[in-house]
Amino acid sequence: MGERAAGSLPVANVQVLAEACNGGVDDQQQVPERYLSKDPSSEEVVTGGDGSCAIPVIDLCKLRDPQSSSAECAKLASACLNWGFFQLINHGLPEEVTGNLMNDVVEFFKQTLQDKKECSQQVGSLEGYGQAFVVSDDQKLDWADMLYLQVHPTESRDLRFWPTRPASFRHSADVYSSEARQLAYRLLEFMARGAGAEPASLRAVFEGQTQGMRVNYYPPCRQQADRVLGLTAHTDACGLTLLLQTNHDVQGLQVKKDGKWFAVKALEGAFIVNVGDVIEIMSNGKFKSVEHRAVIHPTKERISIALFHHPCQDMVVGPLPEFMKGDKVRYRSTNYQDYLKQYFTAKLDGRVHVERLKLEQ
Ligand SMILES: O=C(O)CCC(=O)C(=O)O
Ligand SMILES: [Fe+2]
Repeated sequence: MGERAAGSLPVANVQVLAEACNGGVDDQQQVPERYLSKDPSSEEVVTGGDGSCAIPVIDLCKLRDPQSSSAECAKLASACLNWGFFQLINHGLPEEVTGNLMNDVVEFFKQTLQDKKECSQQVGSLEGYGQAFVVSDDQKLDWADMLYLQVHPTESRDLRFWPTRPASFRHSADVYSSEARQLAYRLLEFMARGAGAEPASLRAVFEGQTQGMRVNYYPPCRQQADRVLGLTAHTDACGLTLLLQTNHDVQGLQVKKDGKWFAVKALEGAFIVNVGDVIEIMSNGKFKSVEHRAVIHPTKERISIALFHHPCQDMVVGPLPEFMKGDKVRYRSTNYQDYLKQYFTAKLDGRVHVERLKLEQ
């Protein structure tokens, strides 16, 4: 897929760097300048001290129950328009399926660097263990290591990058990918319904297509944690993302709304779901792909697992007639491969590409 073309320059392993920077006072290394952002206080952060989790909560049982389905679909469509994000409860995925993968992911990162490096990225590929999107020596860096794998279709898997330790990892990732994919398809149906479109309209675009899994490992950072970013602000290039985090009590994800950052409090056992650029475009702006980022905790690590659902690689991505019904066309159509190239170029310049595809109204 297009993302394979985007290789990354090798940079320091952040887990190792964090150990040196978080060490004893005498031998402590300073956090390198490349990890420090310029002005952390320039943007307001809403932390929700009232116990709210910031983004709307959607209940899959209510979506499925004929009694409550219409109202919950409307709530879902409103969450996708106003926040681009929601947490999904009662999603029906067995705890064993998510728990097994989470445990295996934790075990993977506990290994020595040498062992983890068996899955290292290779030149010209995004898959594997390392950091993504580093293209110049003066670029600011994220305080995270990641493991990116293409998990579906099965024949597209490049097992060179799939951990063999812990021994259960591959099986756990396989089962999780398949169960979560079915869940994503169901959600796409409910989202379409909520927007007044034919339920199959969105699902048909994504069913059977590429699914990528990125595991983000954010070590703690004792020094200047407020100036270090785990993941720079971005929108997701794909259609729909399902996100899990291993330690729900460590806050990290922040979502932008009305110019402010909202800190998301992950509900235990819930999925965090977000709209990607492709669905913003296909829904003709009825759903929004919203900027988000991950911040770092001073003393606790955090791990998240993002599953990205892409459309068919050779399709033209543009508003679907189902979502227009008398509305003006609000987005330019682009071939998906060209779209991805433009997305990565814009991302490296700190721009949100989907904004540039909006047509003047
Ligand atoms: O770690 C998180 O909470 C965010 C991850 C994310 O946005 C991504 O992987 O695209
Ligand atoms: Fe993301």
